[in-house]
Amino acid sequence: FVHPTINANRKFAPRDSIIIQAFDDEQNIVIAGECRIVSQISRLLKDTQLELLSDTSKCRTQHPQSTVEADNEMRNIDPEQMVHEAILSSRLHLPFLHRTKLGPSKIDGAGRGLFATENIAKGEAITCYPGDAVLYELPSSDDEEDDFDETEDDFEDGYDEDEEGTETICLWGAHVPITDRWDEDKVFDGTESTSPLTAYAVSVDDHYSIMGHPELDGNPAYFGHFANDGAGEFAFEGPNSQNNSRASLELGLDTGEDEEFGVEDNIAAYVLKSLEVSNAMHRSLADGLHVVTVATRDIVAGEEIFVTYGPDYWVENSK
Ligand SMILES: C[S@@+](CC[C@H](N)C(=O)[O-])C[C@H]1O[C@@H](n2cnc3c(N)ncnc32)[C@H](O)[C@@H]1O
Repeated sequence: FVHPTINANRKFAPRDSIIIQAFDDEQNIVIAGECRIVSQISRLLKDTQLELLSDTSKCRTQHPQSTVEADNEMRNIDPEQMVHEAILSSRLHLPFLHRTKLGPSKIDGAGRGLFATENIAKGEAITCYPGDAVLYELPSSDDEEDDFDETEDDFEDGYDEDEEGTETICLWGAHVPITDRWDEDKVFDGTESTSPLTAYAVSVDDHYSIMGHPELDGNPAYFGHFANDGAGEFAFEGPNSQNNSRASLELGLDTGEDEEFGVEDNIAAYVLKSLEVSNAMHRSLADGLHVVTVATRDIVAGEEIFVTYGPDYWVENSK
């Protein structure tokens, strides 16, 4: 079992860095290029990339757009980035990827969950994570300066680029019907009865996150956004709750008097618990053109698929 590393310079390390560090040693085993389906999807992505690079008008038709016209007008991106965004936000035709179904989750209160309909071996692709909408962080004019200024002290002082006003926009995949596209308020804040779309986001790299639309639920090749996190009890307790402290002790983690240290232990307890019950992870493919959900252990038909969202997700989305 791989122990997760918590970045000591930040209260909460970025969501994916924890997952990736936790799986660092296993990652090669998980993918290893052995999965026929993963290789097939990677080839398809590369072919589509070449096709769109040579067909500008097709690329323009498939390129995702913000519902805020001003966001589209102000963007000035090169053809390669345009192709990248077009593929990231597309649902490919993958009729061979039909290994899961949706149903009520085994976790109380978690809503729908994702279930295997056949045995899936460790390292195999389960489904893809759809980029029905793409979150893109607009580069700020002083990005370069920030790169030089960013020191460990900045983190300790609570420096955070988001708090400095970095703007994130939402681009909708061309395949999403206009009537299904949510406005910015609903995407980022949700409504009284609906979670924000950002609750369905996974980050792909430093610039992009993709979001699956919960109402686009008819294609088993793109069910990744329905995988729940198996550590519900810990997730909703808050990082330094009694339950988490107990878990830290059970796991033999050091719970210090110092509150911040204790919180980090409890986050580690959540990550350990979540990894222990998880049987899959989301992974980006082909230089970040797509995200695929891959089995991290052998899965038997009927099992619910669980991934680890990471502590940042639960801190941001706790009720
Ligand atoms: C990416 S969606 C997963 C699909 C979702 N269950 C649905 O019905 O659409 C993430 C949301 O699922 C729910 N969820 C996932 N794991 C959970 C857990 N362990 N306990 C409670 N709710 C969970 C939360 O509402 C979370 O914001």
